[in-house]
Parts: sequence; C-alpha cells; structure tokens
Amino acid sequence: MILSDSIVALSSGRLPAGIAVIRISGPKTRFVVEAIAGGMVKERAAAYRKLIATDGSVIDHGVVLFFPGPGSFTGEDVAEFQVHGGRAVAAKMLETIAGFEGVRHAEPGEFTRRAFLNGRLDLVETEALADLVNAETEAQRRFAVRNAEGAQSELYAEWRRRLIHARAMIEAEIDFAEEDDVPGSVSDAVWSDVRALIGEIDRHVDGFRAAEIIRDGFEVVILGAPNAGKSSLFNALAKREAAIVTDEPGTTRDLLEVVLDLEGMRVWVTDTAGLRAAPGKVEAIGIEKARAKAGGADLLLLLEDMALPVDPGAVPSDAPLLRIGAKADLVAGELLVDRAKLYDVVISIRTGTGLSDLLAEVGRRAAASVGEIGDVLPSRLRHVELLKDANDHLRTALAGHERGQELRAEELRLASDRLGRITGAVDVEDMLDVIFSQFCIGK
Ligand SMILES: Nc1nc2c(c(=O)[nH]1)N(C=O)[C@@H](CNc1ccc(C(=O)N[C@@H](CCC(=O)O)C(=O)O)cc1)CN2
Ligand SMILES: Nc1nc2c(ncn2[C@@H]2O[C@H](COP(=O)(O)OP(=O)(O)OP(=O)(O)O)[C@@H](O)[C@H]2O)c(=O)[nH]1
Ligand SMILES: [Mg+2]
Repeated sequence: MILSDSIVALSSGRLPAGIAVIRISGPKTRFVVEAIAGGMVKERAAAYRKLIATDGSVIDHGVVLFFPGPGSFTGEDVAEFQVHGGRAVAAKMLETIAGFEGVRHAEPGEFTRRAFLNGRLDLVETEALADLVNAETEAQRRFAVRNAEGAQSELYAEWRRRLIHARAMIEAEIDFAEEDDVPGSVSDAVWSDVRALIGEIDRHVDGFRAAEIIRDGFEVVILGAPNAGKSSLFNALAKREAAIVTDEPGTTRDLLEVVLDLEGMRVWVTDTAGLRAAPGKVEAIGIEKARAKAGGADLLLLLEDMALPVDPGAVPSDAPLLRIGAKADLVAGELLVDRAKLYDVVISIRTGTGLSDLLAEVGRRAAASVGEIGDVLPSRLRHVELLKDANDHLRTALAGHERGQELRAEELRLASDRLGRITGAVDVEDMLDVIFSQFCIGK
C-alpha cells in the first residue's frame, strides 16, 4: 500500500500542559526532522535540539525522537517533537510541519489506521486501543490492555484455525469418498469438535453482558417503603446532600443517580420513590419510574426501617437483592439481635454502622458480575453479531446431513469468514470509518 501523504498532529492532551507531543508519520518524516531539528537524530534515542521554523527563527528547544519504519507504531517512519506545552508553541510546530509539501494535518485515528493498514495491529486490537485511551476505571483499563495485547484476537484466530482444519478434513473426505480412504471416525471427530466450538462461542457471547458492565457500569437501585431511609443512605454513598431527606413519607419522587468507583468498577446507585399503594399523582409517577429502573438493575438494595418495618409489596424485579435493615440505632438489645437476622446487612446512617460493610458487599458483587479477571469477553456488539452469525452457520453445517458434505463444508467456510471479519483478516473496508471515528485526533 502506498500512502504518500505524511500526517502530523498533536498527540498529547489539552493545552497548556507541561509538555506537548507533536507526532509525524510518513515518507516526509526524515526530511521534516532534518529541517526542523537542524539535522537527523539517532534512531530510537532521545535527542535535545533547537527547533527552527521555516524563516530560521527558534520555535522552542525540545526532545526529538525518530522511529524508522517498519518498526514503528504506524509501520512508517515516525518522529516526535516533545516541546513545552504552550498553545502557541504547539500551534507554531503544527503550522511549520504541515507547511511542508506532502505533509497535512491527520484525521482522528489516522495514525492507528495506518498501523492497521500496515498490519501492525488487527481490528480487535485497534478497538482495544480506543478502549484503553478512553478507560476511566481500573477494570476498564485491565480489560482493554489485555485485548490490546491480543488476548481476544488470539481466541478468534484459534477458533478460525480449528474451523479451517475441520473444513480441510471434510473436503478430504469428499475427495476420497469413493476410495473410502478417510475413515468415518475422522469426520465424527470433526463434527464433535464443531459441536464443542458452538458451545464455546455461545458461552463467550454470554460474556458480552459482563463487558457492558465493565464499560457502562454496574446498576444498583435502592428500593423500599417510604421513609425507610433510602435517600439518607444515598446521600451517605454520594458523600453530599444530593437527595432531599425529610420525616414525611413520599419525599423522593424522581430518580437520582450517583456514580461510585468500587473495586475498580464503575457503580451507579439510584435513589427512588418509596413503594406504596394508593400514592398521590406525582408520587405514583415516581413509583412507576422506580419499578422500571429496578427491572434493569444488576443489584437491588431493599431497605427496611428496623424500628418500623413496612411491607413495600412485591419487589418489581428479579435482580439479585440485598436485604438491608436501616436505622439500626433506633432498636437495641434483644430486639436488635432478633431483627438483624432478617437482613443481609444492618446499617445506621445516624451512627455510620454497617456502611463500610455494605460498600464492600456491593463492590464484591460488582466485581463478581464481570467474572474472572482473565476472562476474554467480546467487547463490541459488532463482535457479538458476527459470532452469532458464525454459530448460525456452524449449526446449519452440523444439522445438514441430507444437504451433502459440500454444502456443510461451505457453511464451515462461512463461519470462519465471520470470525475473520471480527479481527479484520477478511474483507473489512466497509467497517473502517466507523471504527476509526472512535479515536481522537493524534491517535
Ligand atoms: N512517546 C510515545 N509514547 C507512546 C506511544 C508513542 O507513539 N509515542 N505509543 C503509541 O501509541 C504507545 C506505545 N506504542 C508503540 C508501539 C510500537 C513502537 C515501536 O517502535 N515498535 C517497534 C520496536 C519494538 C521494540 O523495540 O521492542 C516494533 O514493533 O518493531 C513504539 C511505540 C504508548 N506510548
Ligand atoms: N434514627 C435514624 N433516622 C434515620 C436514619 N436514616 C434516615 N433516618 C430518618 O428517616 C426519615 C426518612 O429518611 P429518608 O432518607 O428521607 O427516607 P426515604 O426512604 O428516602 O423516604 P421517601 O423518599 O419518602 O421514600 C428522615 O427523618 C431521616 O432523618 C437512621 O439511620 N437513623
Ligand atoms: Mg427519599
């Protein structure tokens, strides 16, 4: 592939900053380094240089790095100018470099796009790199870095190899059918491996929910009768007076949300209107919202006033549930011991009792909901759709005895083609614009 344009962009973040990194990639890179840094620098070693504009004036003093292609991030010649991170310094550098013939400003994601086109990364690794740049929580970072290192790609490549092997065996059987050279037990082994693979792909697809929880967060909804102490708990978790608290039942009507970081997971906590029969008009709307929110929750905190338990009615969700005894400070002695047995966690917002236990338990549940740290999960709906497609073809292949071995082999080919589309090994031109639009400029 000939990519004649060289591209330049600011690859570091918001200015002003301590240092700004201006990166160039493409055939003009050496020429630009020579022109701006007053001569070539040693490969892959930091050089401190005076940086000169086209009119001979000094732009800044900075550190210059040169990575010759193909052993660079993009696979082309790449150089970096690490300059003082002022807006005018960066602007002058960009203007000077883009002023050279054959150099232009990069599109968002264009450096990474070149890395992909030069075979430095596959599509799944590229997506993982976008996730890594966007990661805000420890779980997001861990997940993204493993896939950027190729964990997900390796899994799909391994599945693809198995399918290509299966197809080769079936085609051999077709070719040698008359001669009876390929014993039936070989094709039995092939189809039993295909059956096993279908199961593995199904299980992997089920992991998408875990990937979504890592990306979007774990949804916790506080439910209970009016006055149970829901908003008081919510404020304690939010560490501010986010919700109105009064001794009047029916205070909260709208859904209120706060996001916490527990065990490296993003955890959303929602406060809701107290559940009760025959509320007023506004409160009824609030209760309906609470029910809907609870329906999509990953965990419910069902609060009850230990001093004055009120039945909140049926819980409007089959999400896992923690029973929480609230206002523990209002009960004492034997009654406290007795009632505490009804709950998973006992808390008091007044004294602070039980709050850290509750947070620890919610954090444990959030972390457990995404499985083992090492699990490889599909990270995009795109992957899930292609995996399901692949499995549809495998099921057709498995079921299709009467359709003849040729057609079954063709279904195996279609399945491995779908896997190839995930990593970009097969025909992906149409997906590239969507994928690279996820990046910022300079990446
Ligand atoms: N300054 C700087 N830091 C950066 C990047 C960058 O482009 N510049 N990266 C950009 O995203 C990431 C690192 N990515 C890189 C990937 C490959 C090579 C590279 O030169 N690869 C060669 C040599 C490998 C080796 O010596 O072991 C190769 O693979 O052949 C460099 C950076 C994160 N940090
Ligand atoms: N003693 C004591 N009182 C509490 C505790 N937590 C909440 N309260 C009181 O209980 C009353 C109701 O608290 P809220 O947090 O507003 O209850 P809620 O469940 O949000 O009520 P609604 O929004 O009406 O459904 C307020 O007067 C709180 O001060 C606690 O741990 N101990
Ligand atoms: Mg409330």
